[in-house]
Amino acid sequence: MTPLLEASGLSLRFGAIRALDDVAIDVWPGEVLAIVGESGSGKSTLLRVLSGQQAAEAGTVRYDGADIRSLSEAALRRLSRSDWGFVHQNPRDGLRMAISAGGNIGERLMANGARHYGDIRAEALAWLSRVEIDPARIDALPRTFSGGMQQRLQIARTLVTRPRLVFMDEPTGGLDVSVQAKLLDMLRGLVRDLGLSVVIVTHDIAAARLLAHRIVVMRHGRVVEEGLTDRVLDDPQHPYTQLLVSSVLAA
Ligand SMILES: Nc1ncnc2c1ncn2[C@@H]1O[C@H](COP(=O)(O)OP(=O)(O)OP(=O)(O)O)[C@@H](O)[C@H]1O
Repeated sequence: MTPLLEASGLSLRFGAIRALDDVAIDVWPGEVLAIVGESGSGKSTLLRVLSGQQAAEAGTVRYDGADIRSLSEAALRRLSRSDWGFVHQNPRDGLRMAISAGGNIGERLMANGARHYGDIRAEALAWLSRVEIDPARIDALPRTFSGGMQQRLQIARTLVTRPRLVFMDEPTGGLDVSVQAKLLDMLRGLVRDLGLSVVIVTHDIAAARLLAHRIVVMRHGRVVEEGLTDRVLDDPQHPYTQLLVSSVLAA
């Protein structure tokens, strides 16, 4: 078996700031990899580079064996709407607020070639149920939804095309704690049922514990520790990881 996503030597500076400094990671089929670290450690930058939204100054990203820089812009766009999904922290960045909930889900299907209106609507209804949104709201606009519902709709829109690899940037950030717990539980079930590979950026250690098989700890643009989730969280080796874990335990 080979990694689905394989990155090495990634470096990127913004002026004097080293947002990424010789970062290497791999993601295996069906694996959930969490990237944790304090604010400004380079997590979101890494996610943008891995998903082809931003170019690194050095290093390579391979998806399914191909260097993503060798892909044309059109091929990368195609990949982004078929094999890949992206769940943003703010659902407004991943939804189209001016079209209905059903339209948000159907649009992704149509972008992948679906044409039959009845089938598209049936699939949208099924996905609304799956993310616990009342299917009767199919024609409602997302702005009439709560934050948690909007996030669940963004997840349905992302997963409806059965991507192989999903990038998630703080998907539970900005939600109430009780809403976060419910969403995490739902995400865990969907990831398992669909056999997704996921790269999730989070500063929430509990979310990483619940979802991830493996954890990468970043600090100042570098990976300071990585390993299986239980090993990293129960027996952290790097002083920075020890601090991260103990500050959560103390909180
Ligand atoms: N477009 C940009 N221009 C200038 N500096 C940037 C830009 N994007 C990121 N940075 C800087 O790069 C560093 C890493 O930022 P990044 O957003 O990747 O961190 P993060 O770990 O995701 O933080 P947070 O958890 O707060 O989102 C930070 O110092 C940030 O200020």
